[in-house]
Amino acid sequence: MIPVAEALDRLFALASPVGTEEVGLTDARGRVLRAPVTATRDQPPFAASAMDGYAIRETDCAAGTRLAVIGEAAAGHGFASAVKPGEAVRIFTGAPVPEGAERVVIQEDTAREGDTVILGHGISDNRNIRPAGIDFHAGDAIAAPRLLRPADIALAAAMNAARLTVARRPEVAILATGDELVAPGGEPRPDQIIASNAYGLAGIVEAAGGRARLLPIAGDSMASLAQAFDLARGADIVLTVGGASVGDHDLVGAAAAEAGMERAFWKVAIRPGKPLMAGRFGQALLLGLPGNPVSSMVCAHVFLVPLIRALAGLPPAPAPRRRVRLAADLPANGPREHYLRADLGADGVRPHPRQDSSLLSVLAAADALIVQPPDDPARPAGAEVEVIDL
Ligand SMILES: Nc1nc2c(c(=O)[nH]1)N[C@H]1C(S)=C(S)[C@@H](COP(=O)(O)OP(=O)(O)OC[C@H]3O[C@@H](n4cnc5c(N)ncnc54)[C@H](O)[C@@H]3O)O[C@H]1N2
Ligand code: MOO
Repeated sequence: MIPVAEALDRLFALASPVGTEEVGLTDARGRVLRAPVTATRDQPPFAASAMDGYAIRETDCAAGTRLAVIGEAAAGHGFASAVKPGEAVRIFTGAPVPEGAERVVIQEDTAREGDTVILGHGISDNRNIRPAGIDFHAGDAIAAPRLLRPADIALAAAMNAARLTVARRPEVAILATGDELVAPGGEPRPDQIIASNAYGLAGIVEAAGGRARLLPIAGDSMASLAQAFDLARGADIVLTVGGASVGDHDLVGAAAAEAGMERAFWKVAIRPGKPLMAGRFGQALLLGLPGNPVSSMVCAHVFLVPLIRALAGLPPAPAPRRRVRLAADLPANGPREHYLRADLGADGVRPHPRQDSSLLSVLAAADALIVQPPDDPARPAGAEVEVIDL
């Protein structure tokens, strides 16, 4: 058994970034930007009014001053000439501030009489003008690589980029194995169960920015597994589920080796998920998850998501953790790093009383995984622990 951090490092060592493609802005969310986006103009491109009011010269700014309103500036419709002493231009938020004007007095601080505006008392010190380039200047860039969030996409759009160079979505071929498995909606024999893992894993893959490809369920035989590995060709990651342990019918390691996998590791000090394996598999990577449903999903959060992100070109990094107070006592841990299914509440994080790795109902109800280091002593309610949000 190797520690979780070492297993992750060995995985990252196998990962090299996939190629890129261009996408439109509406397809860019959650993708990894791979080429910088550079602004082609300042934003705003002109000094812009921040308020609705009157654009005036600074020397005219005194209570009771009467100014001639000589025209109007609206967003998208600038005022063509200058504001001179004794003059004002009616102006609206987002409009270019006319030449000569040094301040916008908000309309609430004025009175209007025909073509004259009268400045009131208590005009604020705020000039209400956004200088050109206050947001960004031509030549400013969004650096790559970067996981694109909605605000990044809006920023790229503001920079006048219509298409972005992003990582191709890493393809993950998901291979569930086991003679006991029948696809959902099928007709299982009394000694069979419904295959669930691949569907949860596909959701994790897609949410992480990958593309999931579900392969047909493979039986517990070398021939069936060989055939399945054949079908996995072309994927960036071959993700097997089940058959990873030491039983007579756990053949994934042997079948993968026969199909050309060079093993990087097998067995990690993690609970759940101990029989995890990984290796190079031709042009692809193979990640072999244990079959217990919770083990497979926990290992996907801990290993697969960071791997997909690294393949997309982000700097290798483990799943983000944060510190939260315990709302209940946490028993001492054994020799494996424990990822406990837990509920988050106003009083902190509470480990679920049942932690068996077969309990999908518990995982589905959980908000977070508490990460308890190997051989950690018991922790009382109120102590801080690290969690991964689900
Ligand atoms: N003698 C030992 N036995 C086991 C050990 C060990 O160290 N020594 N480790 C245990 C641990 S820990 C785990 S985790 C499991 C994992 O074993 P496998 O990866 O070989 O998984 P399977 O035996 O194929 O399946 C385990 C369990 O999960 C069900 N399963 C499998 N695939 C799916 C699926 N796609 N959807 C839903 N459920 C699935 C399967 O029916 C089994 O019940 O090994 C322990 N044993
Ligand atoms: O590590 Mo296994 O995943 O305990 O159930």
